Amino acid sequence: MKTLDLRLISKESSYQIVIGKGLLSDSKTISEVIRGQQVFIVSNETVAPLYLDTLRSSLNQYQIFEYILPDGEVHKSFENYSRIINVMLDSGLRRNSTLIALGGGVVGDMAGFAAATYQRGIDFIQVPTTLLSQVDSSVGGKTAVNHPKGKNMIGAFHQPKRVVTDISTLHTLPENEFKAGLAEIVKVAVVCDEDFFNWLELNVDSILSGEEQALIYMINRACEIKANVVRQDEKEQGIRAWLNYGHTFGHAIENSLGYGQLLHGEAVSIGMVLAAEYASSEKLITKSKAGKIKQLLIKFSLPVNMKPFKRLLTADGLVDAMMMDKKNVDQCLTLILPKSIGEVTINHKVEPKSVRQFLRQYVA
Ligand SMILES: NC(=O)c1ccc[n+]([C@@H]2O[C@H](COP(=O)([O-])OP(=O)(O)OC[C@H]3O[C@@H](n4cnc5c(N)ncnc54)[C@H](O)[C@@H]3O)[C@@H](O)[C@H]2O)c1
Ligand SMILES: O=C(O)C(=O)C[C@@H](O)[C@H](O)[C@H](O)COP(=O)(O)O
Ligand SMILES: [Zn+2]
Repeated sequence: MKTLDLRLISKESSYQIVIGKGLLSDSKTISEVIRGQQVFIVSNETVAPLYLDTLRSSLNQYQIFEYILPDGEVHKSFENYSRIINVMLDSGLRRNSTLIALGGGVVGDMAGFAAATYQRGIDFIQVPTTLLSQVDSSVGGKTAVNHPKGKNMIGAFHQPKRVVTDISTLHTLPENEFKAGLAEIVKVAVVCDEDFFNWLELNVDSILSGEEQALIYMINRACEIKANVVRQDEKEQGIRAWLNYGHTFGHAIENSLGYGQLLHGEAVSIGMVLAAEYASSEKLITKSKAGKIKQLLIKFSLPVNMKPFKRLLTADGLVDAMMMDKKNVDQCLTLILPKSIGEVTINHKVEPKSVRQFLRQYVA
């Protein structure tokens, strides 16, 4: 078992990320941070049949309430958020109740937002069950639901009381979902840690074959890197935007295709390649380094271009969607652009017309 401390400015908001095998049945790790008697578990129709009984058995000293969401990005909506709140009210949850999010990033983001807003905020614990949620979405306190006009448009920063990552849950995760999680791992390596990038390149086979030691090292290192960025900039006033590398293009692709048509990690993979190619066209990064990023994503069998969706996307449509991005300032686009492997820059002054022109080499 490994434990990381995410130390934020406010000691009260700081928390531990606990990573290990069989933690769903480790009553102590979870209950240590539960204050009251009532626990509200939010999961979805795929994850609940696999893991809810185990989690429930570990918490038999509490009064348990549950809500099971339909599965899929398309359900990460204000309507479902509202349904969660209704059930919380009907269950009579108090301010000292604890919400537990059991599932991937969709459950974590949506349940986290319910916890952030129910009676102005109650405690919550992240129990992530996808690789993506274990290395990214469960850490850092970004919670949100999507709006038809843009990803994560309605949300709040609300840190969990603990992240409990049981890597045994990865055994049931479909392969394409596992690979989508690898995209966010490549992201943190490109953003902050060239050595980790090199390690990923050298360990592609052990990672893809699910070798336990490789997985534990990889999940732990990705969380460490993310925690280190969040510690310095909890609410994305500055360097936290690095973690958005690939997301300006990626979120626009997800939104333009319709939520759930492409997995988040897959869209981010394409987005990272586009941002690297844009950076290379602006002479910020060498072609060969931008190529290395793309090659690693290809080794993880992630999509790296928009060819399969060529007829569904246009440069105008994508730029319109990018103009909705939360990082933008005034009438310009903000892009996170790699300068090297392990170093990115935040450019707040990207002209939409230059991105439109850049995109026209790929889509109409
Ligand atoms: N808050 C953040 O910082 C942050 C970071 C990255 C991504 N996100 C958000 O996270 C979401 C993507 O998360 P995701 O990739 O985990 O997708 P997801 O939550 O949709 O889960 C992927 C699929 O795997 C299934 N599943 C989950 N755990 C499983 C298991 N152990 N075994 C079998 N099936 C399992 C789910 O039911 C779903 O079908 C997006 O909405 C994205 O915007 C948020
Ligand atoms: O934690 C962060 O900060 C991130 O940007 C992580 C991203 O991987 C994640 O997809 C996040 O939800 C995107 O945030 P948004 O602010 O662009 O909606
Ligand atoms: Zn992401």
